[in-house]
Amino acid sequence: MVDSPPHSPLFTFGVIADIQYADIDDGYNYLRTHRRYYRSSVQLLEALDGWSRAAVKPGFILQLGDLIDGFNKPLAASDRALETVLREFGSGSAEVHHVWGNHELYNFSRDRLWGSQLNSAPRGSPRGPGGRAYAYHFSPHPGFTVVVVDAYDVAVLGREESGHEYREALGLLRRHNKNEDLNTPPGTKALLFVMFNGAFSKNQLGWLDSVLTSADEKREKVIIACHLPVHPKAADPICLVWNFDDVLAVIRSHNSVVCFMAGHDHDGGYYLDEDTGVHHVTVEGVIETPPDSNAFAIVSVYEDRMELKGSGRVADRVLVFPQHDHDTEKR
Ligand SMILES: Nc1ncnc2c1ncn2[C@@H]1O[C@H](COP(=O)(O)OP(=O)(O)O)[C@@H](O)[C@H]1O
Repeated sequence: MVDSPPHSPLFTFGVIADIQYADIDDGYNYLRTHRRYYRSSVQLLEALDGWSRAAVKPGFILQLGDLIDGFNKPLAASDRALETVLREFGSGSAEVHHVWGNHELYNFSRDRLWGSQLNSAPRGSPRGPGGRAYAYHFSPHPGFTVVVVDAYDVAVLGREESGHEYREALGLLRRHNKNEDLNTPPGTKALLFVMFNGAFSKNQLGWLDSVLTSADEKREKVIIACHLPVHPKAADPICLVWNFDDVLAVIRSHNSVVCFMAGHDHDGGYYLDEDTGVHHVTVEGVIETPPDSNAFAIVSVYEDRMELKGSGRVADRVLVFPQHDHDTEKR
């Protein structure tokens, strides 16, 4: 009897979030509920080993933001820390797509980020939507598009205090958050309106809408990568994009999106939006992962699903793609 060949994925990719490396002793999060392993977080890039041992090597890695910790900034260690982590990434062969998180903006100006290795948009491409958002898309395989989006397009973080972008973001934040310390969440509603979050501008929403329209027309499947989650059931609400509902409305008006991947909430999270069939995956943060554990995943993509194989704190999941009318017509 001839064995049938194992069913191979179309392609695979690696995912990792919130490494937040700093060469400092362990500490805690703001509420002192979770230990943070700043120094050993870089060792957890043994993810690279896991990825290289995979039967089908990942075509790319999605680094979901907060690569180095904000504590590097006052220590004047930002460049050194970034080099340390990027050196680790450099030892792997897959290209890395970097998402920008709040800690990128604690360490570097946006201008610096645009000119750094953390800008993984295709070389020479102009700045993203509105000439200001770090957002781009690429096709890892025919029929699939990955969209990297910028949750800090409208934000106080990363904007010059003298500029109109800063004033626009501060005005929005103050309308929803009356606290003097804008990192302190407002009352029970609008918890997400804190300085360490941000929003999508109208320009970026319009751009996302047009990318998804084109993907719909080509019947492609789209994976969106963002630092901040957008579904209130996929993460602690304090972690969401300020205008998460606008982003969800754009996603819901298209058939092409199959998965939204985010970081920021170090406890991770998952929710299947029943209305659309879109999987919202929030990946557990490396920074709050003890050195004897791990937090990364390899995702194998098939025609009808993605199989996420987690390591350490990241759970395995089978993410079946939503079925739309045109899918059944095709068959
Ligand atoms: N509940 C809170 N009240 C006030 N400040 C907070 C609160 N949570 C976080 N912060 C502050 O906001 C900033 C970002 O919080 P942090 O937990 O460090 O974010 P991250 O999870 O991205 O590392 C830090 O300066 C932190 O001290």
